[in-house]
Amino acid sequence: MMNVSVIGTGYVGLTTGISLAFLGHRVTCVDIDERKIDGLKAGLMPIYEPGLEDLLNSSEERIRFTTSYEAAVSEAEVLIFAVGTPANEDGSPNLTYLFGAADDVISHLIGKETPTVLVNKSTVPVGTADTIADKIKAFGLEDRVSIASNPEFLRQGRAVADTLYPERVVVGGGDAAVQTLRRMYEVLVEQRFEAPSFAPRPEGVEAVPFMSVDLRSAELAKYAANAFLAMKISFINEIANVCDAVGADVRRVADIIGTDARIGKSFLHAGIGYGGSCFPKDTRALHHIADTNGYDFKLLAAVIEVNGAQKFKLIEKARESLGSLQGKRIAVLGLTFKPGTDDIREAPSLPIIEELVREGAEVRVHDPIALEKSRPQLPVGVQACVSVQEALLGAEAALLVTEWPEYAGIGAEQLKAWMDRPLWIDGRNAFADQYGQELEYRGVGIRGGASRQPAHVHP
Ligand SMILES: NC(=O)C1=CN([C@@H]2O[C@H](COP(=O)(O)OP(=O)(O)OC[C@H]3O[C@@H](n4cnc5c(N)ncnc54)[C@H](O)[C@@H]3O)[C@@H](O)[C@H]2O)C=CC1
Ligand SMILES: O=C(O)[C@H]1O[C@H](OP(=O)(O)OP(=O)(O)OC[C@H]2O[C@@H](n3ccc(=O)[nH]c3=O)[C@H](O)[C@@H]2O)[C@H](O)[C@@H](O)[C@@H]1O
Repeated sequence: MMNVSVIGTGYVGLTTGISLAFLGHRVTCVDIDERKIDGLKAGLMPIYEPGLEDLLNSSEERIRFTTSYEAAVSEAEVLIFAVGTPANEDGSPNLTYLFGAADDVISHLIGKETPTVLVNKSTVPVGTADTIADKIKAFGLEDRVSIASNPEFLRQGRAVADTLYPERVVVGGGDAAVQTLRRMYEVLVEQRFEAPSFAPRPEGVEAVPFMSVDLRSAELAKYAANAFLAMKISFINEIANVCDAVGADVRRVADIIGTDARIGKSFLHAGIGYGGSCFPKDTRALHHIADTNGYDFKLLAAVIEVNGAQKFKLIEKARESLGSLQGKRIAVLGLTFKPGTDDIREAPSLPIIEELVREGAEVRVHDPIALEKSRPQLPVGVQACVSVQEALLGAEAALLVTEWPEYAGIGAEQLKAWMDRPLWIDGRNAFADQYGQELEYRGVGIRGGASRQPAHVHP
């Protein structure tokens, strides 16, 4: 058991803190947002993350929430930064929160006798840990305080499982810091804990690779991972656009190329592109980092450009079917950047809605989780509907932006009864099996109606 503090209780910090408490550590979670901390003290989760509340309930006696740095710093052997690093106008990451937190922590470390490892989990430009090391040195604390980088690879909506069963734990830093973190992660790395019923251990997971590298490689690896995944998505979206042009089916193409283990099946789901708080910001950040270091990362620029345009394919398809959108009632289904989360940061829904409004459409939107949260960001005149029926009633097209499973359950007959024209434009190619034959269905890279034919594998 170790004393660990986590600075920042967002998606990453809260999941990390609760998971470390679940694994047996005594954890202090700090945030400057008093409302968040008051809520957490009262048992209210500030984010929607399946299983996280259950995990907290299994670890409650080992975790506390506070706004006090004093409490967080004094006893902690490991102090993890997990504050936001949003993009600046020019694409560079804004490090104000991180450096603000580091300065506060370091000021509280003066006079502390026992060693402390500061760990950065936020996604940051290469060299950020070195800057924090310089701050530590400036206060003469380098004998007792060290810095490590521990990039995070969890996905929102699957944060608990990704944290308990990660594909690797990456630590950058000197030997002593790496050893301390190996100890902190021991139970996780060796998978020596009883898997909770709400997050069962995936088959075959017996141990987690613990990879230690130098600070800079750890920092860059995080951006490289996200940029590669974003590249796969933009690549398959380009193939989808070619499929539309030549009359092929991108799902079948993805099935076929995905069986090549060198390519892999995942992240080949074509549609309207990636959103969220990370891929858009991290691809721009890596491009900016390369640029400011004198390297023109052309491939990444193309990945970003393709993704920027892809969301508007949905509107092109609506125009192809309906002609002018002026005065047409259109339902937009799903506002979050993907299902299973309440996060609308950089979600394709918002630019799509803005464009529909600009073209004069009468827009009604629905989301099962994020409707209230989205209201302030919706353009004037857009109707936010609490029921999916209200959104679809009298609509001439439904634009599927987020593939919430509940939309599959509506049923073709119901859709035909509710909508003026049962035109289903599927931005995620998610409901071809349910609606491909029954409705006027259009996917991305699925020319015309969707075929029911998966690739047939002959024995
Ligand atoms: N959201 C995700 O799925 C993933 C995020 N990351 C990275 O992790 C970092 C955190 O991301 P999220 O958890 O999504 O951010 P978030 O925006 O959900 O949470 C950040 C939290 O930090 C708090 N905070 C800001 N300044 C603070 C300070 N000085 N002291 C204490 N608390 C402070 C904020 O009040 C907020 O609660 C980012 O760098 C992100 O790129 C990495 C992997 C996955
Ligand atoms: O750095 C981060 O914050 C995280 O970013 C992503 O996680 P996340 O943004 O939660 O969501 P993903 O499931 O990766 O999806 C991102 C976007 O890509 C889209 N996507 C994903 C896969 C695909 O095949 N096609 C596709 O369009 C999704 O709809 C979504 O909009 C990464 O998957 C995580 O490993 C990483 O830690």
